[in-house]
Amino acid sequence: MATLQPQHHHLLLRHRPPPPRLRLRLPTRPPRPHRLLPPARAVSAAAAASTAALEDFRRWLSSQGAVEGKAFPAAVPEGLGLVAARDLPRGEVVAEVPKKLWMDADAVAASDIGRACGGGGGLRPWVAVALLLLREVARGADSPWAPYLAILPRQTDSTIFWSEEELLEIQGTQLLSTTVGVKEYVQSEFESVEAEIINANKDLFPGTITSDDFLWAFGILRSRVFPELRGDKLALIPFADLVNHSPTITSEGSSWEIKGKGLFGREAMFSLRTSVDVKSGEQIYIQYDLDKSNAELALDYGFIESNSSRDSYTVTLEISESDPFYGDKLDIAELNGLGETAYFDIVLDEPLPSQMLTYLRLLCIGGTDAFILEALFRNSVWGHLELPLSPDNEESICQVMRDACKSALDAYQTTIQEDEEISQRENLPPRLKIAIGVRAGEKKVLQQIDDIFKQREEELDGLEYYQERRLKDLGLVGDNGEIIFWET
Ligand SMILES: C[S@@+](CC[C@H](N)C(=O)[O-])C[C@H]1O[C@@H](n2cnc3c(N)ncnc32)[C@H](O)[C@@H]1O
Repeated sequence: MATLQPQHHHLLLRHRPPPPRLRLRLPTRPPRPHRLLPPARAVSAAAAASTAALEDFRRWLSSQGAVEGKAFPAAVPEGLGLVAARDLPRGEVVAEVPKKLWMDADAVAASDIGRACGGGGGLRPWVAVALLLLREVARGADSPWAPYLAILPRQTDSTIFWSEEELLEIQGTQLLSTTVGVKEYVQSEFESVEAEIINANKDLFPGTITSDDFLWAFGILRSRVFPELRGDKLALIPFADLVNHSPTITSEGSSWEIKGKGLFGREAMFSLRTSVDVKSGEQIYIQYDLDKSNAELALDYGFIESNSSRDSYTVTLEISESDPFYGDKLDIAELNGLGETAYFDIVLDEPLPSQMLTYLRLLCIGGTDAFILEALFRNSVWGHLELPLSPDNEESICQVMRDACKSALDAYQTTIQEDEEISQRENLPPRLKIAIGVRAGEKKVLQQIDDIFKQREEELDGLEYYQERRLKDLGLVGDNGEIIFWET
């Protein structure tokens, strides 16, 4: 009937992909052998791109017409970032990057990869750009993007790069199942691409490309592509992609635009603006995405925020195929824009999503309430279910949700209180901080859901149900529940 599933692959994969500061590798973790990738930095300030590589990159930017006068790339606590070269007012353009520097579908089409696979159009856009990235890395100094590739991080703190030991810290979380799901998806894409493209074009990929290399490319795209540049528009924009995220920037508007395409033949230009005033020498930040939960931030970028509105839990509800009223329930759900399975993202300190109780009531209909599923009510049933149907039905939804919360909470290895104690310790590795933040956040939301339904259980006797509302509508019961006789 109703299940709280600790996973949400569906949501994740449907979602856009895009990483941290002082991303220090955990001291316990020996670096994996990596055959293809260059000795670029492993996302940590300590391993930030060498001064020489950064200088090279800056020279490359100027020689290629990227406007670098107002902001320059520099080592910052988040790895690399953009620093203001002078005082910049809000709205000022801080970086302009001509299209010829982008790694996008057009660059794929114009490359060896494009030639080898019919323009690259048959590939998923992210797979095509990932292959271009790997091919250009394989070309070493011959690649036109070599100075850019040399400053890319080897890893971020995204959970896709965590060791098994590190992943143990998020046991029981939705983030773990999502991470595993994403890695499986990337692995399966790798296997097809390896068979169909890499092995068939050994001249383009003379060295070995491993699934770790492919995962690296996926992680780079996921952490660096501007969220709106999805699908066919997916593009790595060197220089602009050095901008880091700040939780203090809360403006919704986009901090970038694409200018100039087709205007008097002028080449398209990616233009990044600062959304706040920045003083000379300070770092320029943007808001990556106000809608992402901490689990999504951890998966995409490898950092989280302390803000409670980022703590969320996705409840998955399902109409069971073994339900005797399966067909009717499914029909009603579909008529109202939902399906056999429905996902509800619950955010800490926020009310339950509006349709969740309605859907839950539908799932829990049985016994004498089943009359409401009859065809006669098909157009009005959803409206009826927006309010309590019967004491039995309302009690069932509370039980279902409380049982599900209990079993989800039992799957975590620590309690919220234990997490809070651990998080007070000094010098916690960044990945452990992420793990604690996400698992504590999920548990708080589950606790909140349980509290909501516990309170509801206590109020069952005082609620007004369908039959009572119906009698009132017919004028047979007064507002205080008294029976109205014809003779009075
Ligand atoms: C678009 S890139 C920005 C450039 C990146 N700092 C670098 O060194 O290449 C996104 C990555 O930067 C890091 N990052 C950005 N904002 C951060 C923040 N507020 N805290 C920690 N890391 C951040 C994360 O590693 C993230 O995956």
